[in-house]
Amino acid sequence: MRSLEDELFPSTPGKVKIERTHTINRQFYRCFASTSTMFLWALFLIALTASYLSFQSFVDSGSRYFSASWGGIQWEKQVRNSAQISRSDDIRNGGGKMSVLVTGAAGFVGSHVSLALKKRGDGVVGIDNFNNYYDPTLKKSRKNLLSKNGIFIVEGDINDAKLLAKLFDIVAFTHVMHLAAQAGVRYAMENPNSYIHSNIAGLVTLLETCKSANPQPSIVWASSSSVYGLNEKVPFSESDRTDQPASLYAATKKAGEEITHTYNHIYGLSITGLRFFTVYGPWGRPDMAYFSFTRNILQGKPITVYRGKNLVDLARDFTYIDDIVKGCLGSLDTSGKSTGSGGKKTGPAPYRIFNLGNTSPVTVPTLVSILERHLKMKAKKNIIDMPGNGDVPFTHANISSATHEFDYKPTTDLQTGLKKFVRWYLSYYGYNHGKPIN
Ligand SMILES: O=C(O)[C@H]1O[C@H](OP(=O)(O)OP(=O)(O)OC[C@H]2O[C@@H](n3ccc(=O)[nH]c3=O)[C@H](O)[C@@H]2O)[C@H](O)[C@@H](O)[C@H]1O
Repeated sequence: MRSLEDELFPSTPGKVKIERTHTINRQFYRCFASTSTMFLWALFLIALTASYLSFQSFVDSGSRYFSASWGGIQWEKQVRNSAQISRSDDIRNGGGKMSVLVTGAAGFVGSHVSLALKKRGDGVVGIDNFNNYYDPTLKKSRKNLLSKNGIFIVEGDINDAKLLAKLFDIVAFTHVMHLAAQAGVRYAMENPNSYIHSNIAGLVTLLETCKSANPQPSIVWASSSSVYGLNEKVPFSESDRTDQPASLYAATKKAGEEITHTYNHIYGLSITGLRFFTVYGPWGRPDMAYFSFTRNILQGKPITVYRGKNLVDLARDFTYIDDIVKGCLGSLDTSGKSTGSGGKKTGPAPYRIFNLGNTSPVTVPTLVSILERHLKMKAKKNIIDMPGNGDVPFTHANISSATHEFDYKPTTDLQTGLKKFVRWYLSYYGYNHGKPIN
């Protein structure tokens, strides 16, 4: 009988005696030395490496976007409890009560809107991917605050279609407040794809879920004042041109307006887009000028103040968070119903766009001097020409549409709003901006 050794290394006639005297090691050496066997081994190793690398990249991209775990009886219970409506006196929206899915609920605007909805008795479930565009500790703190108020935030990405479908399986959301986005005008030059991922792909995934939901929810979402781009006509009205974006951020928000229009047109989704004007306030975004200026002034570090063409100061229609929250709730309350069923439109549904601004632009140097007054410290200013990185020279909102539609009236000026912000900042970070102190 032929041994395994024979099967693997068949002897050549005439060489039998010599070969049989070799040790096993020697025979292995011969095997590897043979060109064709080496080729096969090389192929095998390449295939092994390639499959390992593709598995790693799958795990990486999966964990980057869908890192959080979700599901299970306990998790579903938390979602259901959070969506519970606790008020009974509702006469808005045709007498309907709201259970709202808030995307980006651990974000600045998302956390404030979620709390306001919960406070008046609406059901709220949040979703947020807790990415590290800015310090995720701040997002976790906002999450804790919401949790203390009975709001559950699901950790997940709006690109995760299965997760969104699951949430709609558990709760028949009447409304979606879509605030998850890649924000920031200048960061778009550093990481353009994150804008496509969240503001385009994520938006479409969410709309696909909403159009298939039964009943379809009404959607209110965050567009941006940046869609007015290089417009020079002021104040900016919703009917003004928006085809000259100055940044990729602005371009993705403008694309969002077009994309939502098609979902309204084809599937009968009720859609309201809100063009927010430089929102600021407590629990704000550390990447924004008023926030980073405060941090630097307190730490004795210089701040960079951009200046426009011909030495003209840049100006923004800074809008206080409470006024934005009122605009969001007003939009939800007047959104009207979606008309689609089983993914098909049964009649026309509302499609609206509103500016939510303060209507009184303030220059950036004035912003700095207000902060100096509240902080009782002088800023070390480094004034430079505005780099060509997506910024626009000024913004100014005309809000007559929102005022007409849901009585939108901003009431907080920059002086008052920044005072509240500074008070919050000092209570949260203390004077040195180390770790949060609460
Ligand atoms: O309304 C919007 O749609 C956008 O508002 C916000 O963008 P902006 O209005 O650009 O706010 P922000 O960065 O605070 O800069 C304020 C001013 O400070 C100037 N600025 C900024 C940084 C700096 O270091 N120096 C400086 O002078 C700067 O040139 C500017 O003049 C949101 O971030 C954005 O996500 C989007 O929502």
